[in-house]
Amino acid sequence: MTELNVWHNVDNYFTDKLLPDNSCLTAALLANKAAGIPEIDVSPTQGRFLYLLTKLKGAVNVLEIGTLGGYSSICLAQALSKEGKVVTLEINEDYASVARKNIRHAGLEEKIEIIVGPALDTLPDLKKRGHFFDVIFIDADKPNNPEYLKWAVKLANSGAVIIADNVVRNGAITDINSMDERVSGVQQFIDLLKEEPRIEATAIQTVGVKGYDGFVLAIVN
Ligand SMILES: C[S@@+](CC[C@H](N)C(=O)[O-])C[C@H]1O[C@@H](n2cnc3c(N)ncnc32)[C@H](O)[C@@H]1O
Repeated sequence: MTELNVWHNVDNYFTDKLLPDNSCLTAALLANKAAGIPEIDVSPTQGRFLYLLTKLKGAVNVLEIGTLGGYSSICLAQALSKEGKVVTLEINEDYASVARKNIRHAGLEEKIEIIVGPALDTLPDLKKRGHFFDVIFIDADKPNNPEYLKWAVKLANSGAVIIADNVVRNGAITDINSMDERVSGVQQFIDLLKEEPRIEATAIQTVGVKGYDGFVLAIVN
């Protein structure tokens, strides 16, 4: 068996054993595929990790940067208590429109607000509206990760959790000569995490149905 097959099989094993049937998420993936949306959402086990982390945190307000078809937005929102809300930012109106339908189908339209536009334009409005967040999931265009981190710190409640996906880039993260802006964006993001005095962080490498990658987990003190 190749490495990739092993990662797939083990991920599928844990999905089958540990994750409850979630018809809203299954329907969202089918709707995304039918709409031709790229299959770059988090995996089921990663979505469950986001759900558990949000629940562990007892989060009330969640910010997501990068909605796609709303798969991870639904995972985050399903972890919230009655008064909890997710604000999710998406640049692509077509993706946002599919996400809206998926969210409505999941019965979560009261809990998830999608804001359409480049996140660097919409983040300042959140500050103006006096929004602060307990969990912030950064999962959009990687070159902007350093700016997203600066906004995350500004918009974080004390003790907020930040999760940033795709920080390993199939191992390219250690290539200091990389010409790939997504890699250099994540490298600058990692440097900023280290410099920011309010932040304590780690990074965890992952394998699974999405291949070899990893995420940053941080808290803002
Ligand atoms: C990896 S996908 C998000 C996946 C989603 N979090 C999930 O797991 O279901 C990244 C998304 O970020 C969006 N995006 C890219 N650049 C953006 C920007 N500047 N502002 C807001 N969203 C952006 C893309 O259109 C895409 O939908």
